[in-house]
This record gives sequence, structure tokens and C-alpha cells, in this order.
Amino acid sequence: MTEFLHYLTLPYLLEGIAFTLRLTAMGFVGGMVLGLFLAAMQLTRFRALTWVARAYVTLYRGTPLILQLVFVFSVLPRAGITLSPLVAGGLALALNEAVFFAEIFRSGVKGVDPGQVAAGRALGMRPALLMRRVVAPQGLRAIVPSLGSEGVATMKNSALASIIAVPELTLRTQQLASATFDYFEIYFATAVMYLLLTGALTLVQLAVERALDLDRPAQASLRSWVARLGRPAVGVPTTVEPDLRRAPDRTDVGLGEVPALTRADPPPRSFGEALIEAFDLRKSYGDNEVLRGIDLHVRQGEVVALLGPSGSGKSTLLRCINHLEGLDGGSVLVAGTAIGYGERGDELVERHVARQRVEAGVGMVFQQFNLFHHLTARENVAAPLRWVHGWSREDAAARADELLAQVGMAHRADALPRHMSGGQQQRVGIARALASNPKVLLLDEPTSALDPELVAEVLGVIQGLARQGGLTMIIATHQLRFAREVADRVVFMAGGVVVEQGTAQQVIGDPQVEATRRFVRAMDSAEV
Ligand SMILES: Nc1ncnc2c1ncn2[C@@H]1O[C@H](COP(=O)(O)OP(=O)(O)OP(=O)(O)O)[C@@H](O)[C@H]1O
Repeated sequence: MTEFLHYLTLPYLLEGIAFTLRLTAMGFVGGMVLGLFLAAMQLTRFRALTWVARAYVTLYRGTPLILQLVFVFSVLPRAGITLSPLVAGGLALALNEAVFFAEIFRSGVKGVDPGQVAAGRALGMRPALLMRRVVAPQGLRAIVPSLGSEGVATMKNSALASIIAVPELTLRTQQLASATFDYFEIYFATAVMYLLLTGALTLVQLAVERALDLDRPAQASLRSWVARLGRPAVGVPTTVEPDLRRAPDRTDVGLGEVPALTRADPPPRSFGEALIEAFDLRKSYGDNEVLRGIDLHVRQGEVVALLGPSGSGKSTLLRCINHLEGLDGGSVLVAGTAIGYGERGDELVERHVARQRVEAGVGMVFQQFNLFHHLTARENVAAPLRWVHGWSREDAAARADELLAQVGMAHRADALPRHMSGGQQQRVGIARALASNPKVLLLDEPTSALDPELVAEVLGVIQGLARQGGLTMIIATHQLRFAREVADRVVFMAGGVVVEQGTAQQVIGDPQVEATRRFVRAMDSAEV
């Protein structure tokens, strides 16, 4: 025991630890930086860069580190580059670790729900902004445990640098053991030292995980403290109608109950210029021709319900309007702009398309809500205003509070999406889409992912918006009763074309086409 304690505190070995730490730091930091580049190269759309990165990954993952160490240490001097053993060891370790870090980063990015990216694009976020504000924060949380493991692996791998005479812990252990023959005590002491070092790394990993944990109460209070800074001292004045501000909460709505969506004496509505014009719109996924020549014209202030059987292309049509999907033929104009295309009809890169989306003023509400998972309800609404539209923190927070009040979500402003019901998330999604005052709101089956008892609260909010007037809306929905009540016009799609359109009374009340009749019969019986 005395021998063991002697070696455990022996300065010769402790100095070896200093070399081990320096090697580990070089391998970890260098590996992360190079790994980031390799991951970015593999994720880019430039194929040549992707193949270079893949070749590197294959080469370094497929050869032993010990050979790579010898290569860097002994081959580089032949090219006139002479490095000290420590630098050569650190470099070789970084070059090797980069491959594993690259794969970790890539899996972090690929693991982010594509709906998050779609939401960011629809909000007008440029790719770099989307990566920095949405993908990276979410991906990072997922990869911290893997990064921690890779840190530990880097430290253990640093022992191989003994082969090129870096005087790190393992080399010194071997030298000491050969000189004293106290193999057991020395190797046992070294094992304990490695355990202490890797244990410390594990503690760092756990601390980072804890700091990034969105559910941590301390962080919640920090969030609300920051949020309070941006809130006005008195209530934000709102100009909304009282019934909209009191949109029914889950607790207000009975199970399966849909509030009476009556519009007594609907005021005569007049519409402005054509805001959305689709001409012979075509879109295929492989051999699946989803849109087969859609013509659709929606005027300013008009509320259009898009009906049709599942798979008829409603969502695809909405996604084509703001160029979340590229077109295969035809064109779509939003306020005169063909989003996604330049003046000469050339296809634009995403960062220019993002600007077009902002200028055209298209808001979008998704079937799966797609709220940013790592942001509170208030931040989901406020942050895009700051990032995309350049609002100040105070103004954005005030606008978010105003809209959350409108959709009956003021009391959940500091909640994360995962702590909200589906109906609540969708109401926040509507608030987020409305925040920048869009000219047109596209709602992609806003209630179809909700439990029946939550449908009414979301429909209530949309109905309130329709009643307010002024906002152009296209709502893909299966809810006939809702379509009857809110839609100025019903467009029925089947097989990728518009088969019938007119007032709700005409299309739902007296369908002329067999496909519409079948759909109305099926939906009517489902709604009873
Ligand atoms: N990204 C995609 N890749 C391949 N096929 C797709 C993609 N998106 C949609 N499709 C296909 O396009 C067709 C139309 O889908 P879409 O979601 O537009 O229909 P929908 O009318 O909105 O249906 P639902 O009412 O069920 O949502 C379907 O056959 C679907 O499988």
C-alpha cells in the first residue's frame, strides 16, 4: 500500500500526467475543429467536398492510430517538416479524432427534426441563421454524451503517443516499471490516475449536460428573469376582439366538444387584388405525380378552405406556394413574386429565397406544430422577429406577449413546447406565424395531429382570425363544419387537380362531382 501511494504521488508520474493532458487537449480541440469542417463538408451540397471528406473519414477510420502516429512523426520530416514528439503526437491524435467528431456532429445535425428546419425556412431564416439558432442548439444537446465519451477516448488514445517517445503517463510508467520491477504497484497507481482523469472528464460532461438541460428548474427561472427584462411593466394594450383573446383553453372545452361555430348574419365581405396565383402548377416525387396542373387564385382578405382526400396534394400545394418545395412545372406568384425564382426565372439559392419569403409576407402553420423545441412559447414568437426582422428584444417580447394573449396562451408564455398540450402548441404556432404581420397565412391541416378534445380550441382561434378579416388564409383541412363556417371559398382537390370550387354551400352542400360527394359523405359521417 505504501509503495502504491508512493507511486501515486511520484512527481515523475505526475509530470507524465501533464503531458497526457496536453496531448488530450490538442487531440480534443484540434479534433473538434477539424471534425466541424469535415462534418460541414459532408453536409454541403457540393459533391466534390463531400467526397473529399468521405475519403478522409474512410482513410483515418480504417487505419490504426499507432500507424498514424508513426507516419506523422517519421514521414513529415522527409518533407522538411520536423515536429517535436509532443506536437506530432497531438497532431496525429487530432487528425484521428476529427473523423469521430465529424460523425458525431453529423449525427447531431441529421437528428434534428426536419420539421424544425421547415419552420425556420417558412419564417424566413437563412440557412446559416437556421443552423446557428435552431439546428446547432438542438443538435448540441443530443451529442454532449457522445462528445464526453470521445473526450475520454482521446485521453486513453493519448497513451499510444508513447510509441513516438512523448513522455506522457504511459511511457513514464513503462520506464519506471522496467527500472524498479514494481510492476503491480506502478501500473495500479497509473490506472488510478487515468481513472481520476477520465472521471473528471465525465464530471465535466455531466455538468455541461446539466447546464444545457431545458427542464432544469434553475434555468427556467433564469429564462423567465431574462424574459421579464424584455416585458413592459404594464399590460400590453391589445386591439383584438374579446372573444379571440379568450380563445378556449383545454379546460374550457368539453371532451370531444366543438364549440358552435356559428356566424350569424355574416357581414358581406369584399376582397382585394389577387394575392396568390398558381398557374398549371406541377410537382412530382419520383414517379408519383402529386400536383398535376393546379390553377388557383386567391384574393387579398379571402379565406379559402382546401379540402380533399388524404394524399390529394393539399400539403404539397401549400409547401409549393412559399417554395418549401420546388416546382416541377407551372408557377406560383405571391403578391406578384415567384418565390424561389429570380427575375429571369432562374432558381435562387436558399438565402435569397429566405429574403423573398420575408418580403412576400407568407406565414405558415404546420400540422405537427413545429415549434422550436429549445425555446419557450414567448421565445418561439419573439426570437424570429429579432433574428429575421431585426426587432429589438423589448419590442419582440411585447409583440409575443400580445399575440400569446390573443390566442389564449399568455399563461404559458414561459413554457417549453414539450410541456404544452398539442392544442396549446398549435395556438403558439399560430401566434408565431402571425407575429410579423404576414399578408397570407397558410395553415396545413392545423388540427389533424390533435386529439379530438383539443381541436376546438385551435379552430376557435382560426375562426377568430377569419372573423377579424383582412388576413388572407388558405387552410388545408378535413373539418367540413369548420370549412362551412369560416371559408369564403372551398376548393376541393383530388388526384392532384382542383376538381370543384365555390362557396361552402355549393361545394359541401351540393357537390357536383362524385369524388367530392364521396368525400363529403365520409367526412359528414365522421363528424356526427
Ligand atoms: N417529401 C415527400 N417525398 C415523397 N413523397 C411525398 C413527399 N411529400 C408528400 N409526398 C407524397 O405526395 C402525396 C401527396 O401528399 P400530401 O401530403 O400533399 O397530401 P395531402 O392531401 O396533404 O394528404 P393528407 O390529407 O393526408 O395530409 C402523397 O402520396 C405523399 O406520399
